[in-house]
Amino acid sequence: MKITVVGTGYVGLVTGACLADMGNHVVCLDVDERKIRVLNEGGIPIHEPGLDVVVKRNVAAGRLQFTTDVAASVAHGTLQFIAVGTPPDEDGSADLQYVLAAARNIGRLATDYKLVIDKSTVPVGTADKVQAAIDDELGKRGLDLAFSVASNPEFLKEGAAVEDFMRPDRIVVGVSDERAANLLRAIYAPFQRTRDKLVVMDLRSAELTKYAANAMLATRISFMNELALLAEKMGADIELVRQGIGSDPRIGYHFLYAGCGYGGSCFPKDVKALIRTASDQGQDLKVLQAVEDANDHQKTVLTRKVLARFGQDLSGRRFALWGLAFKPNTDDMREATSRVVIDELLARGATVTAYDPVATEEAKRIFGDEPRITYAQGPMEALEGAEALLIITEWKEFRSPDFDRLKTALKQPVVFDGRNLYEPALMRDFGIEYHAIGRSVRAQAALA
Ligand SMILES: NC(=O)C1=CN([C@@H]2O[C@H](COP(=O)(O)OP(=O)(O)OC[C@H]3O[C@@H](n4cnc5c(N)ncnc54)[C@H](O)[C@@H]3O)[C@@H](O)[C@H]2O)C=CC1
Ligand SMILES: O=C(O)[C@H]1O[C@H](OP(=O)(O)OP(=O)(O)OC[C@H]2O[C@@H](n3ccc(=O)[nH]c3=O)[C@H](O)[C@@H]2O)[C@H](O)[C@@H](O)[C@@H]1O
Repeated sequence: MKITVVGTGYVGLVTGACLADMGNHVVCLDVDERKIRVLNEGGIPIHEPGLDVVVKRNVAAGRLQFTTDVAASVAHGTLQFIAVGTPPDEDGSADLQYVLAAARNIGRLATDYKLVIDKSTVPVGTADKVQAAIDDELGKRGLDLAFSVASNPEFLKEGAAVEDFMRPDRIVVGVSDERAANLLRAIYAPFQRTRDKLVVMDLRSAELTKYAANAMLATRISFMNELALLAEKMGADIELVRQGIGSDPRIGYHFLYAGCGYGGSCFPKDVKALIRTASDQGQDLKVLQAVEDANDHQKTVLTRKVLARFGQDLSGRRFALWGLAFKPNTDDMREATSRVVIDELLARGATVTAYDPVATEEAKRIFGDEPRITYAQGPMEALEGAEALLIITEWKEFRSPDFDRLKTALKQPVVFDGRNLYEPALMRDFGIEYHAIGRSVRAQAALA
Protein backbone atom coordinates (compact mmCIF):
# COMPACT_ATOMS: atom_id res chain seq x y z
CA MET A 1 0.00 0.00 0.00
CA LYS A 2 1.01 3.62 -0.37
CA ILE A 3 1.82 5.23 2.93
CA THR A 4 3.00 8.67 4.01
CA VAL A 5 4.54 9.25 7.41
CA VAL A 6 4.55 12.88 8.54
CA GLY A 7 7.43 13.53 10.97
CA THR A 8 10.64 11.54 10.62
CA GLY A 9 11.75 11.36 14.27
CA TYR A 10 12.11 8.30 16.53
CA VAL A 11 8.56 7.14 15.89
CA GLY A 12 8.09 8.30 12.29
CA LEU A 13 11.35 6.90 10.96
CA VAL A 14 10.87 3.54 12.69
CA THR A 15 7.23 3.34 11.52
CA GLY A 16 8.15 4.25 7.95
CA ALA A 17 11.09 1.85 7.74
CA CYS A 18 9.21 -1.10 9.29
CA LEU A 19 6.11 -0.59 7.13
CA ALA A 20 8.34 -0.41 4.03
CA ASP A 21 9.98 -3.66 5.13
CA MET A 22 6.59 -5.39 4.76
CA GLY A 23 6.36 -4.31 1.11
CA ASN A 24 4.56 -0.99 1.44
CA HIS A 25 5.73 2.06 -0.48
CA VAL A 26 6.50 4.71 2.09
CA VAL A 27 7.30 8.40 1.85
CA CYS A 28 8.61 10.03 5.03
CA LEU A 29 8.09 13.78 5.27
CA ASP A 30 9.82 16.19 7.61
CA VAL A 31 10.07 19.97 7.87
CA ASP A 32 13.64 19.61 9.15
CA GLU A 33 15.74 19.90 5.98
CA ARG A 34 18.91 18.78 7.73
CA LYS A 35 17.30 15.53 8.85
CA ILE A 36 16.01 14.76 5.37
CA ARG A 37 19.40 15.60 3.83
CA VAL A 38 21.19 13.24 6.24
CA LEU A 39 18.71 10.46 5.38
CA ASN A 40 18.99 11.07 1.64
CA GLU A 41 22.78 10.87 1.95
CA GLY A 42 22.47 7.42 3.56
CA GLY A 43 22.85 8.51 7.21
CA ILE A 44 20.56 7.98 10.20
CA PRO A 45 19.95 11.08 12.35
CA ILE A 46 19.34 9.11 15.59
CA HIS A 47 21.01 6.23 17.41
CA GLU A 48 18.59 3.30 17.34
CA PRO A 49 19.89 -0.29 17.18
CA GLY A 50 19.10 -2.10 13.92
CA LEU A 51 17.36 0.86 12.31
CA ASP A 52 20.11 1.61 9.79
CA VAL A 53 19.87 -1.87 8.29
CA VAL A 54 16.09 -1.68 7.77
CA VAL A 55 16.31 1.85 6.35
CA LYS A 56 19.11 0.99 3.92
CA ARG A 57 17.41 -2.22 2.76
CA ASN A 58 14.18 -0.44 1.91
CA VAL A 59 15.76 2.64 0.36
CA ALA A 60 17.76 0.29 -1.90
CA ALA A 61 14.55 -1.58 -2.80
CA GLY A 62 12.90 1.71 -3.77
CA ARG A 63 10.21 1.36 -1.10
CA LEU A 64 11.34 4.14 1.24
CA GLN A 65 11.86 7.79 0.37
CA PHE A 66 12.50 10.95 2.35
CA THR A 67 11.25 14.38 1.40
CA THR A 68 10.44 17.90 2.56
CA ASP A 69 7.91 18.26 -0.28
CA VAL A 70 4.52 18.51 1.44
CA ALA A 71 2.44 18.38 -1.77
CA ALA A 72 4.20 15.23 -2.99
CA SER A 73 3.83 13.55 0.41
CA VAL A 74 0.10 14.30 0.62
CA ALA A 75 -0.40 13.04 -2.93
CA HIS A 76 1.49 9.79 -2.22
CA GLY A 77 -0.16 7.96 0.69
CA THR A 78 -3.72 6.67 1.01
CA LEU A 79 -2.68 6.23 4.63
CA GLN A 80 -1.21 9.36 6.19
CA PHE A 81 0.43 8.65 9.56
CA ILE A 82 1.03 11.71 11.72
CA ALA A 83 4.10 11.12 13.92
CA VAL A 84 5.20 14.66 14.73
CA GLY A 85 6.23 15.84 18.20
CA THR A 86 3.70 16.80 20.88
CA PRO A 87 5.91 18.64 23.39
CA PRO A 88 4.48 19.99 26.64
CA ASP A 89 3.06 23.50 26.54
CA GLU A 90 3.79 25.97 29.34
CA ASP A 91 0.89 24.54 31.38
CA GLY A 92 1.88 20.86 30.90
CA SER A 93 -0.79 20.17 28.25
CA ALA A 94 0.34 18.64 24.96
CA ASP A 95 1.14 21.22 22.29
CA LEU A 96 -0.89 20.17 19.25
CA GLN A 97 0.36 22.79 16.80
CA TYR A 98 2.48 20.31 14.80
CA VAL A 99 -0.27 17.67 14.64
CA LEU A 100 -2.85 20.20 13.49
CA ALA A 101 -0.43 21.76 10.97
CA ALA A 102 0.08 18.30 9.47
CA ALA A 103 -3.70 17.73 9.37
CA ARG A 104 -4.29 21.08 7.69
CA ASN A 105 -1.71 20.29 5.02
CA ILE A 106 -3.63 17.13 4.20
CA GLY A 107 -6.96 18.98 4.02
CA ARG A 108 -5.39 21.72 1.90
CA LEU A 109 -3.82 19.41 -0.69
CA ALA A 110 -5.69 16.06 -0.79
CA THR A 111 -7.49 15.17 -4.00
CA ASP A 112 -8.65 11.64 -3.11
CA TYR A 113 -9.63 9.54 -0.05
CA LYS A 114 -7.17 9.69 2.84
CA LEU A 115 -7.02 7.79 6.09
CA VAL A 116 -5.33 10.15 8.54
CA ILE A 117 -3.83 8.28 11.49
CA ASP A 118 -2.62 9.92 14.70
CA LYS A 119 0.46 8.06 15.84
CA SER A 120 1.72 10.92 17.98
CA THR A 121 0.70 10.76 21.64
CA VAL A 122 -2.24 13.16 21.78
CA PRO A 123 -4.85 14.06 24.41
CA VAL A 124 -8.34 12.63 24.33
CA GLY A 125 -10.41 14.52 21.80
CA THR A 126 -7.55 15.30 19.40
CA ALA A 127 -9.00 13.11 16.63
CA ASP A 128 -12.04 15.43 16.64
CA LYS A 129 -9.71 18.43 16.27
CA VAL A 130 -7.85 16.74 13.42
CA GLN A 131 -11.17 15.96 11.75
CA ALA A 132 -12.30 19.59 12.16
CA ALA A 133 -9.00 20.98 10.79
CA ILE A 134 -9.23 18.81 7.67
CA ASP A 135 -12.94 19.63 7.22
CA ASP A 136 -12.13 23.31 7.51
CA GLU A 137 -9.42 23.16 4.82
CA LEU A 138 -11.60 21.09 2.49
CA GLY A 139 -14.43 23.57 3.08
CA LYS A 140 -12.19 26.46 1.99
CA ARG A 141 -11.64 24.58 -1.27
CA GLY A 142 -15.35 23.81 -1.63
CA LEU A 143 -14.49 20.07 -1.68
CA ASP A 144 -16.57 17.30 -0.14
CA LEU A 145 -13.86 14.62 -0.11
CA ALA A 146 -14.24 11.38 1.84
CA PHE A 147 -11.63 10.89 4.55
CA SER A 148 -11.26 8.99 7.84
CA VAL A 149 -9.40 9.81 11.02
CA ALA A 150 -7.95 7.06 13.20
CA SER A 151 -5.91 6.88 16.38
CA ASN A 152 -3.06 4.39 16.49
CA PRO A 153 -0.88 5.17 19.51
CA GLU A 154 2.66 3.85 19.50
CA PHE A 155 4.12 1.80 22.37
CA LEU A 156 7.72 1.32 21.17
CA LYS A 157 10.63 1.95 23.53
CA GLU A 158 13.70 3.87 22.45
CA GLY A 159 16.71 1.60 22.20
CA ALA A 160 14.46 -1.33 21.20
CA ALA A 161 12.25 0.55 18.75
CA VAL A 162 12.63 -1.69 15.68
CA GLU A 163 12.14 -4.87 17.71
CA ASP A 164 9.09 -3.39 19.47
CA PHE A 165 7.53 -2.25 16.20
CA MET A 166 8.17 -5.53 14.40
CA ARG A 167 6.96 -7.68 17.32
CA PRO A 168 4.40 -5.61 19.23
CA ASP A 169 2.56 -6.88 22.33
CA ARG A 170 -0.60 -5.25 21.00
CA ILE A 171 -1.66 -2.81 18.33
CA VAL A 172 -4.27 -0.34 19.53
CA VAL A 173 -6.47 1.13 16.85
CA GLY A 174 -9.20 3.71 17.42
CA VAL A 175 -11.61 4.19 14.53
CA SER A 176 -14.99 5.65 13.75
CA ASP A 177 -15.70 3.83 10.48
CA GLU A 178 -15.28 0.39 8.95
CA ARG A 179 -13.17 1.56 6.00
CA ALA A 180 -10.47 2.85 8.37
CA ALA A 181 -10.61 -0.33 10.46
CA ASN A 182 -10.18 -2.54 7.37
CA LEU A 183 -7.19 -0.56 6.07
CA LEU A 184 -5.44 -0.70 9.45
CA ARG A 185 -6.19 -4.42 9.79
CA ALA A 186 -4.53 -4.98 6.42
CA ILE A 187 -1.47 -2.83 7.19
CA TYR A 188 -0.83 -4.52 10.52
CA ALA A 189 -1.60 -8.12 9.49
CA PRO A 190 2.10 -8.92 8.81
CA PHE A 191 3.08 -7.84 12.35
CA GLN A 192 0.79 -10.27 14.17
CA ARG A 193 1.23 -13.66 12.63
CA THR A 194 1.11 -15.76 15.81
CA ARG A 195 -2.07 -14.27 17.30
CA ASP A 196 -4.49 -11.40 16.80
CA LYS A 197 -2.85 -8.43 18.47
CA LEU A 198 -5.17 -5.77 17.11
CA VAL A 199 -7.33 -4.13 19.78
CA VAL A 200 -9.95 -2.11 17.93
CA MET A 201 -11.87 0.55 19.84
CA ASP A 202 -13.34 4.02 19.52
CA LEU A 203 -11.11 7.05 19.01
CA ARG A 204 -11.26 8.48 22.52
CA SER A 205 -10.58 5.18 24.24
CA ALA A 206 -7.53 4.64 22.01
CA GLU A 207 -6.20 8.10 22.83
CA LEU A 208 -6.66 7.51 26.57
CA THR A 209 -5.12 4.02 26.36
CA LYS A 210 -1.77 5.51 25.40
CA TYR A 211 -1.66 7.84 28.39
CA ALA A 212 -2.96 5.12 30.71
CA ALA A 213 -0.11 2.80 29.66
CA ASN A 214 2.66 5.34 30.23
CA ALA A 215 1.07 6.60 33.45
CA MET A 216 0.80 3.06 34.83
CA LEU A 217 4.47 2.33 34.04
CA ALA A 218 5.60 5.62 35.58
CA THR A 219 3.51 4.82 38.66
CA ARG A 220 5.24 1.48 39.14
CA ILE A 221 8.64 3.18 38.98
CA SER A 222 7.81 5.99 41.41
CA PHE A 223 6.20 3.49 43.79
CA MET A 224 9.37 1.40 43.86
CA ASN A 225 11.57 4.49 44.18
CA GLU A 226 9.68 5.62 47.26
CA LEU A 227 9.86 2.14 48.77
CA ALA A 228 13.60 2.10 48.02
CA LEU A 229 14.07 5.23 50.12
CA LEU A 230 12.16 3.52 52.93
CA ALA A 231 14.15 0.29 52.49
CA GLU A 232 17.38 2.25 52.96
CA LYS A 233 16.12 3.70 56.22
CA MET A 234 14.93 0.30 57.47
CA GLY A 235 17.94 -1.79 56.41
CA ALA A 236 15.91 -3.76 53.83
CA ASP A 237 16.99 -4.44 50.25
CA ILE A 238 14.66 -3.19 47.48
CA GLU A 239 16.07 -5.69 44.99
CA LEU A 240 14.97 -8.60 47.19
CA VAL A 241 11.60 -6.91 47.64
CA ARG A 242 11.28 -6.58 43.84
CA GLN A 243 11.86 -10.29 43.41
CA GLY A 244 9.49 -11.06 46.23
CA ILE A 245 6.56 -9.15 44.77
CA GLY A 246 7.32 -9.75 41.09
CA SER A 247 6.69 -13.47 41.42
CA ASP A 248 2.99 -12.68 41.88
CA PRO A 249 1.64 -12.77 38.29
CA ARG A 250 -0.76 -9.97 39.16
CA ILE A 251 2.27 -7.76 39.76
CA GLY A 252 5.00 -9.20 37.47
CA TYR A 253 8.70 -8.35 37.38
CA HIS A 254 8.79 -5.67 34.69
CA PHE A 255 9.31 -1.99 35.39
CA LEU A 256 9.91 -2.38 39.09
CA TYR A 257 13.54 -1.29 39.11
CA ALA A 258 14.29 1.44 41.61
CA GLY A 259 16.75 4.02 40.33
CA CYS A 260 17.61 7.70 40.07
CA GLY A 261 14.30 8.62 38.42
CA TYR A 262 12.63 8.13 35.06
CA GLY A 263 13.41 10.43 32.16
CA GLY A 264 12.96 10.46 28.41
CA SER A 265 10.72 12.25 25.99
CA CYS A 266 7.56 10.46 27.10
CA PHE A 267 6.94 9.50 30.74
CA PRO A 268 7.53 13.00 32.17
CA LYS A 269 5.60 14.68 29.35
CA ASP A 270 2.70 12.23 29.26
CA VAL A 271 2.22 12.15 33.04
CA LYS A 272 2.03 15.97 32.99
CA ALA A 273 -0.36 16.01 30.05
CA LEU A 274 -2.75 13.50 31.63
CA ILE A 275 -2.81 15.46 34.88
CA ARG A 276 -3.62 18.55 32.83
CA THR A 277 -6.35 16.83 30.80
CA ALA A 278 -8.00 15.70 34.03
CA SER A 279 -7.77 19.11 35.69
CA ASP A 280 -9.41 20.65 32.60
CA GLN A 281 -12.30 18.31 33.39
CA GLY A 282 -12.33 19.42 37.04
CA GLN A 283 -10.71 16.20 38.26
CA ASP A 284 -7.53 15.86 40.32
CA LEU A 285 -5.43 12.81 39.46
CA LYS A 286 -3.96 12.60 42.94
CA VAL A 287 -2.03 9.37 42.42
CA LEU A 288 -0.43 10.63 39.23
CA GLN A 289 0.50 13.99 40.76
CA ALA A 290 2.31 12.07 43.49
CA VAL A 291 4.06 9.97 40.83
CA GLU A 292 5.42 13.13 39.24
CA ASP A 293 6.45 14.72 42.55
CA ALA A 294 8.19 11.51 43.64
CA ASN A 295 10.10 11.40 40.37
CA ASP A 296 11.26 15.01 40.62
CA HIS A 297 12.54 14.18 44.10
CA GLN A 298 14.18 10.97 42.91
CA LYS A 299 16.22 12.77 40.26
CA THR A 300 18.07 14.49 43.11
CA VAL A 301 18.66 11.31 45.13
CA LEU A 302 22.26 10.87 43.94
CA THR A 303 23.32 14.45 44.54
CA ARG A 304 21.70 14.38 47.98
CA LYS A 305 23.85 11.35 48.78
CA VAL A 306 26.94 13.12 47.39
CA LEU A 307 26.26 16.20 49.53
CA ALA A 308 25.70 14.07 52.62
CA ARG A 309 29.07 12.38 51.98
CA PHE A 310 31.23 15.32 50.81
CA GLY A 311 29.48 18.32 52.38
CA GLN A 312 27.38 21.09 50.84
CA ASP A 313 30.29 22.89 49.19
CA LEU A 314 31.89 20.84 46.43
CA SER A 315 34.33 23.51 45.23
CA GLY A 316 37.56 22.07 43.89
CA ARG A 317 36.14 18.55 43.63
CA ARG A 318 35.74 16.67 40.35
CA PHE A 319 33.23 13.85 39.92
CA ALA A 320 33.10 11.12 37.29
CA LEU A 321 29.76 10.34 35.64
CA TRP A 322 28.94 7.14 33.79
CA GLY A 323 25.97 7.61 31.49
CA LEU A 324 24.34 10.72 30.05
CA ALA A 325 21.42 9.26 28.06
CA PHE A 326 18.07 8.83 29.86
CA LYS A 327 18.45 5.07 29.37
CA PRO A 328 20.84 2.69 27.57
CA ASN A 329 20.96 2.14 23.80
CA THR A 330 19.94 5.66 22.91
CA ASP A 331 21.61 9.06 22.59
CA ASP A 332 18.41 10.74 23.78
CA MET A 333 18.94 13.07 26.76
CA ARG A 334 15.46 14.56 26.96
CA GLU A 335 14.53 14.87 30.67
CA ALA A 336 17.58 12.72 31.51
CA THR A 337 18.55 12.51 35.19
CA SER A 338 22.15 13.26 34.16
CA ARG A 339 21.10 16.83 33.38
CA VAL A 340 19.71 17.39 36.88
CA VAL A 341 22.78 15.79 38.47
CA ILE A 342 25.26 17.81 36.40
CA ASP A 343 23.44 21.09 37.04
CA GLU A 344 23.45 20.45 40.79
CA LEU A 345 27.11 19.41 40.93
CA LEU A 346 28.16 22.51 38.98
CA ALA A 347 25.96 24.75 41.15
CA ARG A 348 27.77 23.37 44.22
CA GLY A 349 31.14 24.30 42.75
CA ALA A 350 32.21 20.88 41.43
CA THR A 351 33.44 19.92 37.99
CA VAL A 352 32.41 16.82 36.04
CA THR A 353 34.06 14.31 33.71
CA ALA A 354 31.41 12.31 31.89
CA TYR A 355 31.46 9.21 29.74
CA ASP A 356 28.61 7.85 27.64
CA PRO A 357 29.05 5.37 24.76
CA VAL A 358 26.84 7.37 22.37
CA ALA A 359 25.36 10.51 23.96
CA THR A 360 28.48 12.70 24.19
CA GLU A 361 27.61 14.72 21.07
CA GLU A 362 24.10 15.31 22.37
CA ALA A 363 25.53 16.42 25.74
CA LYS A 364 27.84 18.88 23.98
CA ARG A 365 24.84 20.26 22.11
CA ILE A 366 22.93 20.70 25.39
CA PHE A 367 25.73 22.04 27.62
CA GLY A 368 27.54 23.98 24.86
CA ASP A 369 31.15 24.81 25.66
CA GLU A 370 30.65 24.70 29.46
CA PRO A 371 34.26 24.55 30.66
CA ARG A 372 33.41 22.72 33.90
CA ILE A 373 32.32 19.59 31.99
CA THR A 374 34.83 17.40 30.20
CA TYR A 375 34.10 14.24 28.23
CA ALA A 376 36.14 11.06 28.52
CA GLN A 377 36.78 8.57 25.71
CA GLY A 378 36.19 5.55 27.93
CA PRO A 379 34.74 4.65 31.35
CA MET A 380 38.08 4.17 33.13
CA GLU A 381 39.49 7.38 31.69
CA ALA A 382 36.59 9.29 33.26
CA LEU A 383 37.61 8.05 36.72
CA GLU A 384 41.25 9.21 36.73
CA GLY A 385 41.72 11.44 39.76
CA ALA A 386 37.99 11.96 40.32
CA GLU A 387 36.58 12.24 43.83
CA ALA A 388 33.89 9.59 43.28
CA LEU A 389 31.88 7.88 40.53
CA LEU A 390 28.19 8.53 39.87
CA ILE A 391 26.37 5.98 37.68
CA ILE A 392 23.32 7.39 35.90
CA THR A 393 22.63 5.03 32.98
CA GLU A 394 22.84 1.23 33.01
CA TRP A 395 24.84 0.72 29.80
CA LYS A 396 25.95 -2.93 29.48
CA GLU A 397 29.63 -2.01 29.53
CA PHE A 398 29.23 -0.63 33.09
CA ARG A 399 27.88 -3.90 34.48
CA SER A 400 31.16 -5.77 35.00
CA PRO A 401 33.99 -3.25 35.18
CA ASP A 402 37.49 -3.98 36.43
CA PHE A 403 36.81 -3.10 40.09
CA ASP A 404 40.50 -3.11 41.05
CA ARG A 405 41.25 -0.56 38.38
CA LEU A 406 38.16 1.44 39.29
CA LYS A 407 39.41 1.56 42.87
CA THR A 408 42.86 2.83 42.06
CA ALA A 409 41.76 5.30 39.37
CA LEU A 410 39.47 7.19 41.73
CA LYS A 411 40.95 9.44 44.42
CA GLN A 412 38.90 7.50 46.94
CA PRO A 413 36.92 4.35 46.12
CA VAL A 414 33.43 5.85 46.40
CA VAL A 415 30.60 4.89 44.02
CA PHE A 416 27.08 6.36 43.90
CA ASP A 417 25.07 3.95 41.77
CA GLY A 418 21.76 5.32 40.47
CA ARG A 419 20.92 2.05 38.68
CA ASN A 420 21.80 -0.62 41.26
CA LEU A 421 24.27 -2.41 38.99
CA TYR A 422 26.34 -4.20 41.63
CA GLU A 423 25.85 -6.34 44.71
CA PRO A 424 26.52 -4.32 47.88
CA ALA A 425 28.32 -7.28 49.51
CA LEU A 426 30.69 -7.59 46.52
CA MET A 427 31.49 -3.90 46.69
CA ARG A 428 32.23 -4.23 50.40
CA ASP A 429 34.60 -7.13 49.65
CA PHE A 430 36.39 -5.03 47.03
CA GLY A 431 36.78 -2.26 49.59
CA ILE A 432 34.56 0.12 47.63
CA GLU A 433 32.28 2.49 49.49
CA TYR A 434 29.02 1.82 47.68
CA HIS A 435 25.92 4.02 47.79
CA ALA A 436 23.07 2.48 45.78
CA ILE A 437 19.29 3.00 45.70
CA GLY A 438 17.46 1.11 48.43
CA ARG A 439 20.09 -1.60 48.80
CA SER A 440 21.46 -2.83 52.04
CA VAL A 441 24.57 -4.80 52.94
CA ARG A 442 22.83 -5.76 56.16
CA ALA A 443 19.95 -7.46 54.30
CA GLN A 444 22.46 -9.18 52.01
CA ALA A 445 24.65 -10.26 54.92
CA ALA A 446 21.70 -11.97 56.57
CA LEU A 447 21.56 -14.31 53.57
CA ALA A 448 25.23 -15.32 53.75
N1 LIG B 1 10.16 8.63 21.21
C1 LIG B 1 9.45 7.59 21.57
O1 LIG B 1 9.98 6.58 22.04
C2 LIG B 1 7.96 7.59 21.41
C3 LIG B 1 7.26 8.74 21.07
N2 LIG B 1 5.88 8.72 20.97
C4 LIG B 1 5.15 9.93 20.55
O2 LIG B 1 5.33 10.08 19.14
C5 LIG B 1 5.39 11.47 18.80
C6 LIG B 1 6.69 11.77 18.06
O3 LIG B 1 7.76 11.53 18.97
P1 LIG B 1 9.29 11.44 18.46
O4 LIG B 1 9.34 10.62 17.22
O5 LIG B 1 10.08 11.05 19.64
O6 LIG B 1 9.54 12.97 18.11
P2 LIG B 1 10.80 13.62 17.34
O7 LIG B 1 10.95 14.96 17.89
O8 LIG B 1 11.95 12.66 17.33
O9 LIG B 1 10.28 13.72 15.83
C7 LIG B 1 9.23 14.54 15.41
C8 LIG B 1 9.55 15.04 14.00
O10 LIG B 1 8.42 15.71 13.45
C9 LIG B 1 8.90 16.75 12.62
N3 LIG B 1 7.80 17.69 12.32
C10 LIG B 1 7.24 18.63 13.13
N4 LIG B 1 6.22 19.26 12.48
C11 LIG B 1 6.13 18.71 11.25
C12 LIG B 1 5.26 18.92 10.15
N5 LIG B 1 4.27 19.81 10.19
N6 LIG B 1 5.46 18.19 9.03
C13 LIG B 1 6.45 17.26 9.00
N7 LIG B 1 7.29 17.01 10.01
C14 LIG B 1 7.14 17.72 11.14
C15 LIG B 1 10.05 17.32 13.40
O11 LIG B 1 10.93 18.07 12.58
C16 LIG B 1 10.70 16.03 13.94
O12 LIG B 1 11.69 15.54 13.06
C17 LIG B 1 5.21 12.23 20.12
O13 LIG B 1 3.86 12.53 20.27
C18 LIG B 1 5.65 11.22 21.16
O14 LIG B 1 5.04 11.45 22.40
C19 LIG B 1 5.16 7.58 21.16
C20 LIG B 1 5.81 6.40 21.49
C21 LIG B 1 7.24 6.31 21.63
O1 LIG C 1 5.47 6.75 24.89
C1 LIG C 1 6.66 6.54 24.73
O2 LIG C 1 7.41 7.29 24.16
C2 LIG C 1 7.30 5.31 25.27
O3 LIG C 1 7.69 5.57 26.64
C3 LIG C 1 8.37 4.50 27.28
O4 LIG C 1 9.56 4.16 26.56
P1 LIG C 1 10.94 4.97 26.73
O5 LIG C 1 10.67 6.32 27.31
O6 LIG C 1 11.62 4.88 25.42
O7 LIG C 1 11.84 4.16 27.77
P2 LIG C 1 11.57 3.17 28.99
O8 LIG C 1 12.34 1.94 28.78
O9 LIG C 1 10.14 3.02 29.28
O10 LIG C 1 12.26 3.97 30.19
C4 LIG C 1 11.77 5.23 30.62
C5 LIG C 1 12.50 5.68 31.86
O11 LIG C 1 12.11 4.87 32.98
C6 LIG C 1 13.26 4.41 33.68
N1 LIG C 1 12.94 3.09 34.29
C7 LIG C 1 12.40 2.10 33.55
C8 LIG C 1 12.08 0.88 34.12
C9 LIG C 1 12.29 0.67 35.49
O12 LIG C 1 12.00 -0.41 36.08
N2 LIG C 1 12.83 1.69 36.22
C10 LIG C 1 13.16 2.89 35.65
O13 LIG C 1 13.64 3.80 36.36
C11 LIG C 1 14.36 4.34 32.63
O14 LIG C 1 15.62 4.41 33.22
C12 LIG C 1 14.02 5.56 31.79
O15 LIG C 1 14.61 6.72 32.33
C13 LIG C 1 7.46 3.25 27.26
O16 LIG C 1 8.15 2.14 27.84
C14 LIG C 1 7.04 2.89 25.83
O17 LIG C 1 6.12 1.81 25.84
C15 LIG C 1 6.35 4.13 25.22
O18 LIG C 1 5.99 3.88 23.86
